[in-house]
Amino acid sequence: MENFWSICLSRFQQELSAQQFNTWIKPLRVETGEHGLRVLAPNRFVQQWVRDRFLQRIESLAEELLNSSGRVELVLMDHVPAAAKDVVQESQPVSQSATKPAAISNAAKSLAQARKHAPAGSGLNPSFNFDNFVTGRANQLARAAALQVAENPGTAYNPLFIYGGVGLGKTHLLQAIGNHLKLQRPDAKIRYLHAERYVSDVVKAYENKSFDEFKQQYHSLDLLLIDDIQFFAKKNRTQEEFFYAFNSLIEAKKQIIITCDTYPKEIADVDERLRTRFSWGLTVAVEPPELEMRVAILLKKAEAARFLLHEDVAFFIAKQVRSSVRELEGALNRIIAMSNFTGRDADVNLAKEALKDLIAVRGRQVTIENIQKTVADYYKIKVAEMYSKKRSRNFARPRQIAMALARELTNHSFPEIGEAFGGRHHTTVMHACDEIEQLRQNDHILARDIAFLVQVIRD
Ligand SMILES: Nc1ncnc2c1ncn2[C@@H]1O[C@H](COP(=O)(O)OP(=O)(O)OP(=O)(O)O)[C@@H](O)[C@H]1O
Repeated sequence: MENFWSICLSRFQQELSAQQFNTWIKPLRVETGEHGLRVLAPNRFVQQWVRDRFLQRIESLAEELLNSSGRVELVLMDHVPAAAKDVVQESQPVSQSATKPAAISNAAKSLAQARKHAPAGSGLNPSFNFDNFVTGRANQLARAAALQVAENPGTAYNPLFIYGGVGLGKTHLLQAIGNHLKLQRPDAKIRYLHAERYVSDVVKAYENKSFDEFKQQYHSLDLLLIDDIQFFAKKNRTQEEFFYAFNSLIEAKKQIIITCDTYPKEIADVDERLRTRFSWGLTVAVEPPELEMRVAILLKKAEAARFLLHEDVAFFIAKQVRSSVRELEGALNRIIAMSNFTGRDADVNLAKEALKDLIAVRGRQVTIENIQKTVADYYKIKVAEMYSKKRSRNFARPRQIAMALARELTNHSFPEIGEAFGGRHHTTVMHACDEIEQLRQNDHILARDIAFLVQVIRD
C-alpha cells in the first residue's frame, strides 16, 4: 500500500501545481479498507474537494497499479468515533455499503456530539512534528522560534511570521507547532488552515450571512496557524475580516502564526495595515538547505519509509536536487518505487535511471541566458541591461547577481561569463561574485531574493 501511495504521490506531483498538491493531496493518507483502498482526508473540506476533483484519478491509479476494481472509499481521518465514522462514509456516498436509516441517525447524533465536544476542528496532520524536522543553518532560527512559540503561545512572539520559497518546510513547522501544543494542552482550540480556505470561509459567510458565526469561530481560537498568506492578495473582504480576527486574537494574547512566500513588507496586493501588523512579532526565514542538510533530510525520510538508503546515493540525489525539500522527497520516492518494483538494489545507477528526466531537465535549463532573463524579469529591467555598460545601481546590482548565479549554477568559467555579459573582463565577474557573496551574508533581503531566484532558475 505504501508503494502504491508513493507512486500516486509522485504522479500527482507531476500533474498538479505544487500548491494544489500540497493543499489537497499531501495531507491524504491511505489504508486497506473493507472493500479495497481507503483514502483518509484530514477534514471535510479536503474530503469534499478531493471527491470532486481527484477521486476519479485516484481510482484510475488504483485500477492501473493495484489491478483493483478501482473502487475507493474516501473518509475522514480524525476526531471521529468509530460509529460516527460510518456515517461520514455513508452520508458521503463514496462507499456503497448499506446502513439502515436508524443506524444512520444514531451515528449522526454521535458525530454531532463528537464535534461539539471536540476542540475546534484542528486541520492538523500528526505526521509533521519537531522530531522529524531536520535542522540546519537554513532553518535553525525558524525552528527555534517555532518551538519557543509552541511552548509559550501568546507570550513569546506574536505573530510569528515564517517566510521562504516553496517546499522548504514552512507548513511542516506550522503543523509541528500545532501538534506540539495539542499534546501539551489537549483542550486548546487550535486551527490550522491554508489561506485559500480562509478566503472560501469568508465567501461562505458572505453568502449565508453568517458572519457572526464566522467571527465566533475564528476569534475564539487559542492558536491560529495560517499557511501561505500571500493568497490574500486582492481579496479585500478577506483582508478586512482577517484584520479583525488578527486584532482580536492578539489583544486576547492568543497566538497567531503565519507563513508566506515573502517578507511581510513585500507581500503584493495586501493592505498596508495588515502588512505592518505581520511584522509586529518576529519574522524568520527558511532558506534552501545546504548539501549536508539535504543529505540528512533524505536519510531521515528514507528511515521513516523503512528504506535502506546508501549514503552515496543520498549524496547523489542531494547534488541533483537543490532547491526544495519537496522535490527531494519526490526524487527519493521515485527511487524507492523503482527499487521496489524492479527488486533492484538502490545504488547510484538505479538513482540515475530513476531521476533521468529530472537530471536532463536541470541540465538543459540552467544557461546563462536563462539566468540573465530570470534576474532581469525579477528586477524589472530589460535583458539588454545585462550586456550594457550602464553603471547605475539599478542595473549594476542585478547584473552582478546574474553573474554570481551564472558562476554558481553553470560550469562556465569567469572569462566565459564575462563574455556573455557584454564582453566584460573576467576580473569584473570575480569581483561581482565576491561582492554578492559578502552581501548575501549581511543583507537578508538580498539573500532571500537570491534564494528565490535560484529556485526559479532551477525549476
Ligand atoms: N527541514 C525539514 N526536515 C524534514 N522534512 C522537511 C523539512 N523541510 C521540509 N520538509 C518536508 O518537505 C515537504 C515540503 O515542506 P512544506 O510543505 O512544509 O513546505 P512549504 O515551505 O510549506 O511549501 P509551500 O510554500 O509550497 O507551501 C514536506 O513533506 C516536509 O515534511
